[in-house]
Amino acid sequence: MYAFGLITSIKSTITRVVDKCNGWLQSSGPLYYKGLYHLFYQYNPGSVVPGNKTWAHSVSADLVNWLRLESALDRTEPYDAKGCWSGSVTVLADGRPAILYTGADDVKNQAQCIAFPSNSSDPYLREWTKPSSNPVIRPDGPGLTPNQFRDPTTGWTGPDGQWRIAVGAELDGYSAALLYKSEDFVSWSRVDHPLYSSNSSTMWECPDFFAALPGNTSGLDLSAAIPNRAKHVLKMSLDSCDKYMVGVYDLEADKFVPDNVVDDRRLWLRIDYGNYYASKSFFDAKKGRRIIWGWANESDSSSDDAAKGWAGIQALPRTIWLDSDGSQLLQWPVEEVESLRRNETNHQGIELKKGDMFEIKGTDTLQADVEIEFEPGTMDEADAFDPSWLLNTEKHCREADASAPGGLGPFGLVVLASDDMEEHTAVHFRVYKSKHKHMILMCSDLRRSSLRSGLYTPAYGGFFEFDLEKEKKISLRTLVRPWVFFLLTHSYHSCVIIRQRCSNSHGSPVQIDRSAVESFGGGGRVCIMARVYPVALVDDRGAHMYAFNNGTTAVMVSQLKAWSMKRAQVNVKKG
Ligand SMILES: OC[C@H]1O[C@@](CO)(OC[C@H]2O[C@H](O[C@]3(CO)O[C@H](CO)[C@@H](O)[C@@H]3O)[C@H](O)[C@@H](O)[C@@H]2O)[C@@H](O)[C@@H]1O
Repeated sequence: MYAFGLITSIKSTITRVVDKCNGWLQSSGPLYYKGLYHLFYQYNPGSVVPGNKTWAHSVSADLVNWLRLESALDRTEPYDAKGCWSGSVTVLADGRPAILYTGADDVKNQAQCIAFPSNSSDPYLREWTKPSSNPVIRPDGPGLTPNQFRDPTTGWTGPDGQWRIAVGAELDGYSAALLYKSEDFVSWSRVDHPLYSSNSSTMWECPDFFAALPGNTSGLDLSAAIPNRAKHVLKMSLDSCDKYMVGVYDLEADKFVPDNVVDDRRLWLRIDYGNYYASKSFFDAKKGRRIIWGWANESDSSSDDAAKGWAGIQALPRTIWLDSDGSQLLQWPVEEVESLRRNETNHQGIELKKGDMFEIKGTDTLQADVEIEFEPGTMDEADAFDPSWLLNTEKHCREADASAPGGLGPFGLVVLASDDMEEHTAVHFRVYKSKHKHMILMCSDLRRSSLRSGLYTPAYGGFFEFDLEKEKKISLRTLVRPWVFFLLTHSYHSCVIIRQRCSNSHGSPVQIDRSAVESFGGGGRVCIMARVYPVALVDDRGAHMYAFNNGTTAVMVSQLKAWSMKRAQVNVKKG
């Protein structure tokens, strides 16, 4: 058995070049319009710290390769003097898109503002106009706090044909998705009750509200008629993560009613159990699916961000749908990502006994997409599940370490491993017996992901309930990904996306970045986005990648496929 090494030495060998400070980003509103995907994102020009937000704008024909355009919204008016903050885009009945965003004034009081394309026949939507009617929604009415009132959702229409949106707010000190109505999308009035509120938390940021049909991977367009058996999902960003509730939209009461009201918000379902925040979803009319897109901030120090000249990346866009019993969301990277796959490696029937490691060779381990199916020989040895673990899954992942044998698991994948395993990231499962089915723990353990000190390196984790007797196999997909959706700023545009061996204008190497490990367990039941900053691999000797089992029970890898990934073109500037 390979003992996963503890960090014994601290090295910091990354070559850093201080260049112009570029930007800090986070998604605002994705959209499909006239054959192009648009991503608008929170962007601080000239600095890598939050502040002075504008709406930067990139477009893509395939969700993989991106072109950066001029910014869509800048801080030009008194009502958005301190920032054009998050919001969303809605395609109106006449086909025109409208941006609703939060304007923060000079004291950071917030109001919702609107903008329309100056020329809506331009598929690039390059220029936007803020009408004089702004701000269109002020924090008026009982219970509101002017600096806790932001992030309007995409609009939807009710049975009366009127538009509705939700706005994240603190209402009487608690969290709420406030409900507003409008005939024309410009004049809004507050409905006397929120879409939903909860006294289990304070301010919800970036609410998202959408409908989905259980067991159907197709998405629903909220502006169209919603079938009766559809469920609704309310997503909110709080506690540094994106959580959600599944329920029904009571049209008569104009309220969201969750299927289960859980008082302890530590137990709320999560979109992602790692570094993932402020996600927004949209209906992709091209392929009839719903796509959710989130942002991952740096776990690196802000001085390193300044040295790199950028901070924050987009996670992969993910197709999102409800499982067949309508109880939880499932997610999978959009199929377009697979167009980057090269050199498939394929193995079947690998038995992993306790302590075995199988090295995956023939793949660019620094830029890879791996899919594995693990099939336990027997489930008899699975340890008993303790529901109290759900309250702190990170703590449980720290205790249930990849090298600590359990009855069934840990088994999984080790990526970005140095020759001596001093540096590596382990993504793994443990199977527990619960009252009914099995409870599967998935961890993405970053504690040994870098030999550098001062990084945030937690052991992320999430549980999912699984009928292992029926399904037999547990799947894992992990993308080791320095290559896509880092939204480059203008001064690095010539480096395309991967800054590996990329030079700045002085010809010096820019920091090598292998900073994302994004994993999908149990067919997308638990997703974990992680930022890693390995240093042992800096001289490009490559990294190792292994499938492993450290549990007492043998597991069969019934299928293992791995691909090297081609570089995407991201934020190449349009000439
Ligand atoms: O960004 C400017 C500046 O404002 C501060 C608060 O005074 O941050 C504003 C909020 O920023 C974050 O909120 C979200 C979601 O991440 O980001 C958008 C703004 O970019 C906003 O619309 C969203 O709610 C943050 O999570 C909140 O806690 C902040 O209040 C300050 O931190 C920044 O320097």
